Amino acid sequence: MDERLTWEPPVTRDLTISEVRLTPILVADPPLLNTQGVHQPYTPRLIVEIVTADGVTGLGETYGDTGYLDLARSLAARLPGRSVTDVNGMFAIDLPVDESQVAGAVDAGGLRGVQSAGKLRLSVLSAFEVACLDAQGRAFGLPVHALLGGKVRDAVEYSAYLFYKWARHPAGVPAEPDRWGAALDPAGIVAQARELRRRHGFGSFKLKGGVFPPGEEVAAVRALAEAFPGHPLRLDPNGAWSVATSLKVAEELGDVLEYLEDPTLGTPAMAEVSAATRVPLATNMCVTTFGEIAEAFTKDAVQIVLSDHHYWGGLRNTRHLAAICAAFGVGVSMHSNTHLGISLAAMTHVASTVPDLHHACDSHYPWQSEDVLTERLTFTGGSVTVSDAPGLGVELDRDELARLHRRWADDDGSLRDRDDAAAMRAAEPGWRTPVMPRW
Ligand SMILES: O=C([O-])C(=O)C[C@H](O)[C@@H](O)C(=O)[O-]
Ligand SMILES: [Mg+2]
Repeated sequence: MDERLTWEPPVTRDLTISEVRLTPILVADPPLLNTQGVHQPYTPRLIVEIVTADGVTGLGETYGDTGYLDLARSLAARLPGRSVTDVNGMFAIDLPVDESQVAGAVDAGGLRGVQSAGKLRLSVLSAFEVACLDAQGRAFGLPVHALLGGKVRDAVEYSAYLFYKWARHPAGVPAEPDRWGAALDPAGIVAQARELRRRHGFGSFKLKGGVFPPGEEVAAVRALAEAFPGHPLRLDPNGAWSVATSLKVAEELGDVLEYLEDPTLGTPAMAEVSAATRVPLATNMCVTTFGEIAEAFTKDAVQIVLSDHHYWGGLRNTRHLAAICAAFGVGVSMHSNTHLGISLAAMTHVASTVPDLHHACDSHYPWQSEDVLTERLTFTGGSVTVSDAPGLGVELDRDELARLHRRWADDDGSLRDRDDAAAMRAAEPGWRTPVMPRW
């Protein structure tokens, strides 16, 4: 048959951005403990929708604290008229950061390394990048992983993220009911691990430490090793220990740890620990920007970088990071903070494209009882199946989005910026952000 007779012109789409919708929300969070304090009963997130001229909507999600929201608003105002395919151009937009949002500060929770204007900017841009990729994928009928070069695995493995926690938020603090119960000792942590494994099938376990004196946390990891022999275990005190304490813990747990995560603060101290132990060190605190890589890698301060696509600047930058790590023989995996399904979908797409991903990724998702999706993502055998549907493969539940936004709008401002130390003061009025190293 004559090809000219059967050829049809490709469908052309108008991918010009016609509208950007930003919806700050507050999502329920259980009373999870960390070295800074405790999670607030509700935590801020920002949902980004980018709409094209022919009606395709792409979704993104990032931190929702005021500094992020203000910057997102000024970026959103500059986007109409540009194309969702012009992601590089979007990253080149001059987006001045109000220095007072970052001056001398660590991030909102004090858990994600140094804060800088550049990192704040990338944390905002990342949600817009994901939304642009989602819109492109929907428009072209391609999954986001295909836009990133294609998946190299069909499912992405996640680890169980264990937390010391109270049974409920402090008396008098409005909160959603908690269905997990307390976990304040080794038996409680093992019970929590069993429950997370029963519900989601996780095969590796990470304990958020820095809450109790190190001996108690060592005992909890030992109890996990007995309960789950041969399963990968990690401990992450968010930099709460001195070099000496880090080395003591490394020695005590060296036979059972897959890695120790940010035992101490800063690249020089991490390098000291690294030089004196065979336990691999992972970080989402001392290497959180491209500028921090050279010192850490040349000093062999870390053996695994836990990328967080939000603050590394999106899915493409996560792939750049993975390539740099591969070149230096450094492992890569993923960090997680309180997040919803849009971000879990984004993490899963990018993780599916990274060849050298040798550790299960972190995810807080099982702790989030609320989501803005019509259908929650699920873990099977601890893994999330990589979607081949167009875009991210998730749909927005507008009623739920509106409900969580109303909660944000009704808040008097006290919950709009995450502050784990302030949340702790509801239980312990004298609580101050601990001076590091704590032990
Ligand atoms: O270092 C980490 O893995 C984190 O910072 C993850 C979270 O921020 C976690 O520690 C938390 O939310 O309490
Ligand atoms: Mg960490």
